[in-house]
Amino acid sequence: MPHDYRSPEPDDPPASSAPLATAQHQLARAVEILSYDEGLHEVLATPRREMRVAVPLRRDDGRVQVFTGYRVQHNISRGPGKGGLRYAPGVDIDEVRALAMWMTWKCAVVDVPYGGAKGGVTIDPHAHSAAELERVTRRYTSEIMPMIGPERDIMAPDIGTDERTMAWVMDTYSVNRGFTIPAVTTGKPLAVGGSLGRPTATSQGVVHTARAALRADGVELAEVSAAVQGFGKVGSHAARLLHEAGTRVVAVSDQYGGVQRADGLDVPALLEHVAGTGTVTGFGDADAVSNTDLLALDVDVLVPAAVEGVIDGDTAGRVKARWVVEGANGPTTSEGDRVLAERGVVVVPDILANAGGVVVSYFEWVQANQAYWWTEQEIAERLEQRMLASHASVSALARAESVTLREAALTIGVRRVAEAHQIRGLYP
Ligand SMILES: NC(=O)C1=CN([C@@H]2O[C@H](COP(=O)(O)OP(=O)(O)OC[C@H]3O[C@@H](n4cnc5c(N)ncnc54)[C@H](OP(=O)(O)O)[C@@H]3O)[C@@H](O)[C@H]2O)C=CC1
Ligand SMILES: O=C(O)CCC(=O)C(=O)O
Repeated sequence: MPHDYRSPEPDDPPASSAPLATAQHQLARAVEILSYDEGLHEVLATPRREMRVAVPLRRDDGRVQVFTGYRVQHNISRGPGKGGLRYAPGVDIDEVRALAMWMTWKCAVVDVPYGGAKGGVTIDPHAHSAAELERVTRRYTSEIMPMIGPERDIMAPDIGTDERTMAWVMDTYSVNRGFTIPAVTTGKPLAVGGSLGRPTATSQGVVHTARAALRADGVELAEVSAAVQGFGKVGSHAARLLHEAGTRVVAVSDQYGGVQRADGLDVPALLEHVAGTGTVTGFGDADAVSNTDLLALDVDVLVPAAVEGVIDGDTAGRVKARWVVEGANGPTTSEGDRVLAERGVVVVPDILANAGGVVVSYFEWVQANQAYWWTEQEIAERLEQRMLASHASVSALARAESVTLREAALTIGVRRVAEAHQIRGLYP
């Protein structure tokens, strides 16, 4: 009996707040809005290909440990799989399935010619040396070789991985094939075919969509305060760009906790502190705040940019922000979403708000395939144009159909993927 990936109850939030339950519930709601039948629902819900691999590692001290890695291609009807690679202790197959499904709708919402994929290794990157992480990355890449490639499935950084990881993946793949193939990963260093603008693209997209959402209510970024949860690749640049836009950034956090200052943090000084200590905690001239309390601060804009499921039903009841702009994937559970909507909080959903990363990844892949690189200005302009156009279509649909921005974004994404299935004839 095959596993059923559908969520049966589009109207009621699922009992589980796990990422896959949230992703399945969101799909079920879009299927309901689009009046699709059960067969098409099943096609859209079911991951196309999955691989689970053992990743043995010889530690620096000579011991051997075996980790588990995954790659899931949720849907490849619109093009090759696309999505990040996550290194975190909590990675499991269901989390990777959820993240891959969100990639499918995200790529369709911003209309890049990709399907959705995601990978992960169940490992704490903080507990390993760079040499160990390189060996893990090379072994993981070798194991999933049959699934990846510039025309099959293209990786990018996610939690716990970075541009160096992407260089190792690219090198391992290229060495196995016998020549250099930069387009197998995106988010690479510039020296090996990366793109200008990719390191800040996700955060830039968050700021573009935040600005657009506020302007819809006649408000400017320079008039508001914000709190940002997560201070990694997405959160740190989001805080900096918001600060540069004149927003009073009053709190930020990482996995060790957060810092807050009511009249605004000195974000450039905070970035220097983090470069020196590896954490936002202990930053002078600011008070400590926990990750949970940060979500309930009296701010205008909340940017969750860390992990899934942090805004559940309880937390959502305590959110004071008027806008939640989802830098992270799946930060809001279905119950959290229901509570926020009931309370009139505008949620700019992950598959739109954080899509700037995959947009510039697409630009990087196009540049690598053509071996011709664009200027920073060209990339910045094309990113802004695509983010604003995508935001405009999502908000127009939300207004026309009286649905939330998330429901509108999912409807657009799911419809584009379903159309590809129908036109290709994969679905009768
Ligand atoms: N990188 C990208 O281009 C994109 C990323 N995303 C999503 O954005 C989110 C962040 O990714 P990214 O910035 O790349 O990852 P990073 O690994 O660079 O940063 C993650 C940040 O979250 C913090 N963190 C980890 N666990 C927790 C926790 N339990 N509570 C609070 N903070 C925590 C980390 O703290 P510490 O530094 O202390 O470990 C770090 O500051 C993820 O949901 C990812 O899927 C979405 C689109 C694109
Ligand atoms: O840049 C990419 O290809 C994908 C980044 C990613 O993993 C995401 O958007 O969640």
